[in-house]
Amino acid sequence: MDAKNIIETGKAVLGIEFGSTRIKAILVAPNNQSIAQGSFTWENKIVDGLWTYSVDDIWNGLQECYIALRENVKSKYNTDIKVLAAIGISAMMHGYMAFNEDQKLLIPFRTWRNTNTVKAATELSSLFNFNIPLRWSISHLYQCILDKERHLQEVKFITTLAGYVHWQLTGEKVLGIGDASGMFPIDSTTKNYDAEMIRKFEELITPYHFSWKLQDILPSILLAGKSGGTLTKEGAALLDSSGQLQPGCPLCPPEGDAGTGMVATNAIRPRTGNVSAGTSSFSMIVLERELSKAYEVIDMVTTPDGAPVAMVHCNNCTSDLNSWINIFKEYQYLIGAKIDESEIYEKLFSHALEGDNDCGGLIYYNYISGEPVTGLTEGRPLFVRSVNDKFNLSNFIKSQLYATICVLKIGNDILFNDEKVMVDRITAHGGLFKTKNVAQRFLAAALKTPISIMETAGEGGAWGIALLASFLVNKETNQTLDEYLNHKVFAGNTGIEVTANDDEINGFNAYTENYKLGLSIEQAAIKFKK
Ligand SMILES: Nc1ncnc2c1ncn2[C@@H]1O[C@H](COP(=O)(O)OP(=O)(O)O)[C@@H](O)[C@H]1O
Ligand SMILES: O=C(CO)[C@@H](O)[C@@H](O)COP(=O)(O)O
Repeated sequence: MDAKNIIETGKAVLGIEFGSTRIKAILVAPNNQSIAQGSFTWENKIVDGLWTYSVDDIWNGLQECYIALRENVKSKYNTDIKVLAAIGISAMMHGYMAFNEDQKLLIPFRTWRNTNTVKAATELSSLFNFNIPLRWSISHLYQCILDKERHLQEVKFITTLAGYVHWQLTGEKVLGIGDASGMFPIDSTTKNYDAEMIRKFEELITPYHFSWKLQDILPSILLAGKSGGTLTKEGAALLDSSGQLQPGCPLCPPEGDAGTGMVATNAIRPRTGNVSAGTSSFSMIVLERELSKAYEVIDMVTTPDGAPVAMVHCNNCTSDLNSWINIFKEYQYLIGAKIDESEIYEKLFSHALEGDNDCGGLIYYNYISGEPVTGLTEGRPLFVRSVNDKFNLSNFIKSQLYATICVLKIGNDILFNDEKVMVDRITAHGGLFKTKNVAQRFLAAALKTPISIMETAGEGGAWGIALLASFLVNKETNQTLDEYLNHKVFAGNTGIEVTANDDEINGFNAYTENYKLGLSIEQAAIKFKK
């Protein structure tokens, strides 16, 4: 059956991902190949010192992204989307969205990027004897409690961005297990919130006499393959402002971009791993055994089918790089040159390959916000060089690109060197890899591991949630997610692999040593530059 027929007979599956910079939609055929795409660029804002997106931005972004998808369908197949086989919603994880009983958002959405939660995260990590990162929802909730925020008495429900959008589309207050594992720790045996940690938290907040219990305000957890409800009439209108889309199609459990990244790279089995690099960067290795202890820089999450995963997460990846791309764009405008943004990325990235393996001594800190792995609660973008360093364009861009993955390397060195975690395959995805063979090569040098990239790398998260929605409706009886991915999606395709040579590995190591030493300069910038 051709793509037009698939769309017109309602067999296409839709995946939508709210990335921090790009909202992406992918339509896939029953064979899981992408048949149409759409995207919309949006930006987080700082309001009263906290990173947020408004509720209007969320719904406007969703509708614009869906319009872009419909336009793509129209131009490729001269048809429209009326019925879908299934839908999946994914988004940036963690953060804090708290609602009252009238479904009103009580305070602006606090995203994963906020680092105002140090006190809460530190106290909870010690109470649970489990690393609770600053960006997890429970850190945000507890920080609100410590800060005596007034909205707390009214809280009826807290969820993530994916959980919120899914709820409004279906009426169901549910979350996939991967996304839930970024709200509160999960017990991999019961595949539910960790009961003992819930008990400890309830005890901790008893003196505040809230009208709610934590268990009652968290979303219920669903594993991949379970139904997350169906698209309501109101939900269809929220998604498709043209009114063409019919209600009634099933939705898979909403998932976080960690889970969808694992699915899109076929990395849900122990000893597989993946790296996502877009606005933020994070690596996820599926573990064979628990780590020997809790580490402040390693977050424990789960695959969409509940297996334990060690994650290193970095708040800053491409945001500051984009500011430099804009400078080059402005320059092109000034000299009257043609402006094609993707060409600017491609030209500059490719030129970076000409640079020295240690970037000629240049160092770049791309911190537009705090960076927990290097111990910073604020950031100042900072370029550092000495007179004798080799300052040229290729080294400058290379230092920018190394900066997008250097913190990831620092965290992963613990996992590979101290914990001796073994991994057979690491696959990368995210916008940074849209230019082929550059960031991929640098990442291979940083992690001292071959890195594979699939054709879908640029839209990984949206494709991942489309696959989870497809798994819901297209799996065979009793087929596991792992079997589905291996037989019905990847069928042996592991992408294109790149391995770094010793010079590249040594060069990245040298850059990292300079970078670590220079962190005091970044600390001084934070202190003296307001
Ligand atoms: N042609 C390109 N080559 C390399 N990087 C690119 C290119 N186009 C966009 N990017 C980078 O990809 C980023 C977006 O990545 P993405 O994974 O979609 O982010 P998110 O999911 O956080 O919104 C952009 O901010 C930009 O830095
Ligand atoms: O925090 C996590 C994963 O733990 C992400 O959701 C968050 O960094 C946002 O990711 P993106 O940069 O939008 O891909």
